[in-house]
Amino acid sequence: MNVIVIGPRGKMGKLITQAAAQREDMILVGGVAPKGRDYVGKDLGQAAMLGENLGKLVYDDLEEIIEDCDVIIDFSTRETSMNVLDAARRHKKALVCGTTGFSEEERNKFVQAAGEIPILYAANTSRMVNVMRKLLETAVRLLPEADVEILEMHDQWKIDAPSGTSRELGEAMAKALGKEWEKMAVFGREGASPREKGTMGYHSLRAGNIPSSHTVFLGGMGERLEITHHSYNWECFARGACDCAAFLEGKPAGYYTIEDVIQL
Ligand SMILES: NC(=O)C1=CN([C@@H]2O[C@H](COP(=O)(O)OP(=O)(O)OC[C@H]3O[C@@H](n4cnc5c(N)ncnc54)[C@H](OP(=O)(O)O)[C@@H]3O)[C@@H](O)[C@H]2O)C=CC1
Ligand SMILES: O=C(O)C1=N[C@H](C(=O)O)C[C@H](O)C1
Repeated sequence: MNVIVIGPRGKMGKLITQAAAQREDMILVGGVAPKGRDYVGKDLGQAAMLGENLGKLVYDDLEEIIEDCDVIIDFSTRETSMNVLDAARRHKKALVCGTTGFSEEERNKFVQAAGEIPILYAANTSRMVNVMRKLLETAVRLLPEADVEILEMHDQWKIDAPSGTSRELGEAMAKALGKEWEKMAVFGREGASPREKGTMGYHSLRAGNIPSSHTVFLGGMGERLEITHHSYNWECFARGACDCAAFLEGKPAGYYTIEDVIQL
């Protein structure tokens, strides 16, 4: 597959470029950076700090290379991802988006575009996190009375909170309970007491260079169950992003999720 990476200097973009370069089923056709960056026009391998040339360049306009690709992998920012989505739609290209922090309206644009192109959206592309989701669905079904609280920890530079993963985990648990996530979610509990039964509390911690940690607490009387995932770096997400892109090869237009790729 011919692949374009958006934001190849980003934490995820670098690792996705590296992971795609190592795969035999992928050919990188270029990267796309914001205008004005000193690495625009440079070799993609140097831009992504791989320490080697890949023989492909970084552009500051997706339009320049989009026709050469089969799939775009985009882990960037909300605004950029909306523009990438528009371009993918206009050029009928497959898209993997892992950016988080979208509004409801923005999320809907991905669903609408899936009528025209293959789109895979995943707030978390780690296999283990997807196993965690399955465990949580089972746990809340077996413990419907437990108080659910979610703590997510990330690095100091993360711009959105709560994490996209914590939202997806919460939505999966709400669905398993037969409830609406929007009616359960409470963001922070400062000043609110006592705890309202049936709510799902969200807590975000930002510090240092923590790559990603999610703990779901199921609180009972005299006991609690904690299910946690820690990543030590972002490589698991980059590998998963490439698996998602490979999955889209030859797929018809439609909205796909990580559950289609990692069938559990
Ligand atoms: N789905 C998953 O499994 C995961 C999702 N994420 C999500 O991915 C997103 C990115 O995370 P992360 O890599 O840590 O963030 P970074 O800030 O490190 O990277 C964002 C990248 O986007 C680039 N960028 C910004 N504007 C544009 C533009 N107009 N055109 C092209 N590129 C642009 C930036 O370029 P420059 O470097 O030049 O500023 C930067 O390289 C976040 O939303 C995060 O939550 C993260 C990890 C895993
Ligand atoms: O920004 C990150 O780092 C991550 N973002 C994703 C999220 O918001 O859930 C996935 C993972 O937690 C890493």
